[in-house]
Amino acid sequence: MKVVLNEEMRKIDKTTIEKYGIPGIILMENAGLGVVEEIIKDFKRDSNFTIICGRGNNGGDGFVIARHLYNKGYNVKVFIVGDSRDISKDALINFKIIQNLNINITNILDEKDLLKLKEGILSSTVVIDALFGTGLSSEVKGIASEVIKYMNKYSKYIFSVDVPSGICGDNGQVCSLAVKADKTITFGLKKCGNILYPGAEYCGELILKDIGIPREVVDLMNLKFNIITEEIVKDSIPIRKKDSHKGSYGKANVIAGSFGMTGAAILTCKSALRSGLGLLRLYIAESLNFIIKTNVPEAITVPLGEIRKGVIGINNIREILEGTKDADVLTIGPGCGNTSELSEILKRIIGEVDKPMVIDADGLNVLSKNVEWLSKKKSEIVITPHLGEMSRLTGLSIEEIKRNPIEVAKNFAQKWNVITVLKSARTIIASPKGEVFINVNGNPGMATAGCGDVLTGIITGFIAQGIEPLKAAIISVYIHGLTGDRVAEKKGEYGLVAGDIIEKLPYTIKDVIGR
Ligand SMILES: NC(=O)C1=CN([C@@H]2O[C@H](COP(=O)(O)OP(=O)(O)OC[C@H]3O[C@@H](n4cnc5c(N)ncnc54)[C@H](O)[C@@H]3O)[C@@H](O)[C@H]2O)[C@@H](O)CC1
Ligand SMILES: [K+]
Repeated sequence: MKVVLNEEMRKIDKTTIEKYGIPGIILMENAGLGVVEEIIKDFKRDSNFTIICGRGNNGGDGFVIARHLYNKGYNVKVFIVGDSRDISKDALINFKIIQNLNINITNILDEKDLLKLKEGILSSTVVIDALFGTGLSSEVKGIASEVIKYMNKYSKYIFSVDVPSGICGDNGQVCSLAVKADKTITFGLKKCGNILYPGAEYCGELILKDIGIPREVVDLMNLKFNIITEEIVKDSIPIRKKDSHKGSYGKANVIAGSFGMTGAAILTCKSALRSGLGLLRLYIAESLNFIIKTNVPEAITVPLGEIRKGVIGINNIREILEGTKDADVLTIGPGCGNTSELSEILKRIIGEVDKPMVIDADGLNVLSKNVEWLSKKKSEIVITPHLGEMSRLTGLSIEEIKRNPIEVAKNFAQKWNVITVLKSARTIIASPKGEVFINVNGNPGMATAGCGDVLTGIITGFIAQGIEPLKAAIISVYIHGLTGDRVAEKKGEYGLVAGDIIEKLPYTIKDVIGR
């Protein structure tokens, strides 16, 4: 499912109006009707409505909503924030209609008008927030910010029109303050700000309404941002043939685990195997071999001589490189330790291995000191940083990344030509070609140690099975999140641990692909 930036939505509206001759006023009518359709599902005829409108087209949608609710016999009050002489073109047509209908309209120009607003809100069952949509252009200040405070403080139930006012449609950031809606009805396509946090939380329940934008217009735009859906995932996992053997499902080589961190290796290996992988080889310090063998008997281990207790060194590089010749993927990083030994190994691997690679955790920590190694890579690489790791890789603060995760992931993917999986509450996958895939499942219960290792294992397993790395990353992130949600459904979010996701993984895959 496509998702858009404000500017893209404006272009879509403009093309619809100018190229296809569908007047903006019709789109506005459809938008308003879409909201009314949702309202009447939830609220009976004795409900009272306060509709708070800005002077742009978002306010115009509000005027349409006011008219239809009034015609249906609901009690409606409209408040306009700012001078009504500045109302924009299409909105003005609808404003004049509600004037002609003698609907109760109040102007909010300054603080002295706020008392009327407070009374209006307190006497209403529902408040409709049609103050700002995709046209919000800066921080909210002055009287508008007071109006938003009043909405949040005194409303019983808020419907936001398109985007909660005060939320930036591009990145979901709060522009100093924003409306906390119970439901948001967005039009045509979901906006990034509806999906990314904190915007997603401010939306409450999000509903997408068709407003009559021709399909051709959307196709023409060549939109690059997507929400991951089950359809994308379902169609990408290959069918297992009856006449097959373990070689048919790929070989994965994994470098993970060190003294004190064998758990990361175990979780990575187990989840790779649970995702349908044929054969897994783990390169591990010899003193840790026994722990792995007893915990993941299905893994083949390659015990390596150690430099220090439980840490392998560059002296093993020949064996590691040799082993990649018949492998389909090489994964490096989980639980390896942020050591100079790993750094040396990673440098050689990036420069010499021509098989797809997954770099995670300590692999990223050592890479962050030498990102330029990526320019020497011989293969497709997937990196899976969480916000802290992305901060180290880019030199940006975590706050900066959170403010614009799509841009940060996209820029990194394009600059270094790597598939970038930026993990957070909304994991973002960016490709070197500028495509972006946003994952919307998963839950806070998954914010625990080990869940990242599980994701790395799943990606490893799917790449080994022959799925191209970008697709493998997309599928894995979705299935990982969905499995976490299924675990949380039964166990709740508090007791969820990474191992639970591994246990449930086969069932999720079975249900998603339907076999
Ligand atoms: N033809 C179209 O473009 C359509 C637009 N639609 C609606 O129109 C919205 C976009 O309309 P607009 O582009 O007119 O923009 P908005 O109505 O979202 O906002 C623009 C208005 O807000 C004011 N404003 C912006 N930032 C401000 C700030 N920080 N503080 C105070 N005032 C501020 C501007 O001066 C202007 O009056 C969409 O979100 C959607 O709800 C729908 O009606 C469908 C069709
Ligand atoms: K709004």
